[in-house]
Amino acid sequence: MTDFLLRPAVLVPAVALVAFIIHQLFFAGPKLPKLPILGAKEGDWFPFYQATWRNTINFKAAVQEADQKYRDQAVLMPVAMAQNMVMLPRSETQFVTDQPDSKLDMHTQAIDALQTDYTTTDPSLVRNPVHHKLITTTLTNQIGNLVPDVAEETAWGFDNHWGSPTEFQEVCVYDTMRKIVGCVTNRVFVGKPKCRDPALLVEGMGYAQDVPLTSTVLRMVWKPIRPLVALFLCLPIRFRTGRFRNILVPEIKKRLADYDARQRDPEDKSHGPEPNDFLQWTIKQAKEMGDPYLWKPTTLADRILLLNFAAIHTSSFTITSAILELAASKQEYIDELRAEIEGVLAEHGGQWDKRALAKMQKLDSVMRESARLNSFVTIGLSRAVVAKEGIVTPSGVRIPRGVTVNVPSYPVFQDTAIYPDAAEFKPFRFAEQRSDESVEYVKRAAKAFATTSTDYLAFGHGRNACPGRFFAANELKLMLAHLVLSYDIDLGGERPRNSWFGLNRVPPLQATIRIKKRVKA
Ligand code: HEM
Repeated sequence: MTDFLLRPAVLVPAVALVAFIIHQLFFAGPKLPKLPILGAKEGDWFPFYQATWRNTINFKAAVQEADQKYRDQAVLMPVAMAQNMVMLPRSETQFVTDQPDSKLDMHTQAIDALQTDYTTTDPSLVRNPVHHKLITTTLTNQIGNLVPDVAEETAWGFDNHWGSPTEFQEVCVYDTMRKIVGCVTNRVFVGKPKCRDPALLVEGMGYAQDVPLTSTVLRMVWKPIRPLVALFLCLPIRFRTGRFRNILVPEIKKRLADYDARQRDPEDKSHGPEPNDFLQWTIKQAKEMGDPYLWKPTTLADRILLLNFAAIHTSSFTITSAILELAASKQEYIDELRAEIEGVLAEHGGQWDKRALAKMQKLDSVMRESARLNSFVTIGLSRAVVAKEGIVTPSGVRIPRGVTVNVPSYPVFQDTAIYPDAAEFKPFRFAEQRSDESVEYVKRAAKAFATTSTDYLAFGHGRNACPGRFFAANELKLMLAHLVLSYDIDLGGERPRNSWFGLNRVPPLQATIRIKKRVKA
């Protein structure tokens, strides 16, 4: 008998089981508040675990049930990737936004959700994200100056990936858009010609794909053995980061040498004009902060990789959805949009600039409406409770430290009381609201694509709302405008449905449309 028990095939699982039970009893996560369990059913033997399973396999139903059945109440919302999640009612969205970082912290939650201690080669860059400051300041302030670069890269990207077919031909929207978004965005991050380097784009896009996938799997791995599993699971990310560094480091070394030379002799113009892109701003920031670690070429390359992660998928999903919506909608809408873009461009001497883009309210409305209908944000404002004593919500629920709170987003976007005919794509919904002069100006202006509110969480809301949203909004509007002016598009059938991946919604990645180079009248 003893021999049998000591056999590795019996002993190893037995030890693992005992360790698991001890862990669950004594070391497993925070103690959850006593709240209804979303997804649990009467008669369940293990309501928490059965609910976890149901919520994980049908997260859409879970989000809807949370909002409908528990409209004014907080609930536990266990899913396989996150078992310590509490869904607050939508009436508490503003409460979440208003809490200081010392109580509810976005970064602690993001570090856990993306498992960045494993999925990044240098986790300190996520824990000390000095580049965020540059997004909210320099990048946002430079949008106007960057418009010509973005317009040029957009035209190059479409010429390359959509070409100039004289007859209708099929293109895969997501696959081409992520490539165009990749080069347009990297034009602003690292400049020309690096932004067109296919290898840089492959690694940047690949990283943006690997991190959510790997972190989703890692979060399902039992915590005590996670570091070990991560060693193997994150190997592809390590190799990818290495390849990305190899591509960018020579350029970074040259930039650093030029920067130092310019500092030594500002009159020496032999190094050409200083580039105006994110890499250069990061170098300047690092030098000004005086910490040599910050200007190590690999540190700088890793920051650009992190930016690719934040920008590429989000922007590619958003523009893919907008194109599919437009292609599926009435031709009159496309004609009306074209007329606006052509009219405003003519007023601006045919040149793209920030003011011209700001005037195109129908274009802005198309993007906002498409993001409302298709946003990947299904639950918003995910924040970890970090206050030692926990927090008490307005409805009186005490939530302990270590728990993650969220609020509904998808059900709000679909709510006909807030968005009449919410299931319908009404491209000019927000443009009409903005032109209603009976409404005060501030309220009308709040209907712009990049403006967030408790009813519009596509970019989050409050202090931690997406810092790149003003840049992204301008970039994507320019891309859509270029497309509408340069191509005829046709869906040739029903718009394929979005799908749910983990906690997010994604557009149909294989969907194709028919395109033809437009012959201008
Ligand atoms: C259409 C494109 C984009 C969408 C829909 C989007 C959406 C979001 C959302 C929902 C969040 C979380 C906000 C919250 O929880 O309150 C976020 C955070 C963030 N986004 Fe974006 N984003 C986009 C483009 C970009 C771009 C282009 C950049 C960089 C230039 C960027 C950089 C970031 C960063 C750094 C954060 C984390 C902010 C923080 O930690 O405080 N995003 N984004």
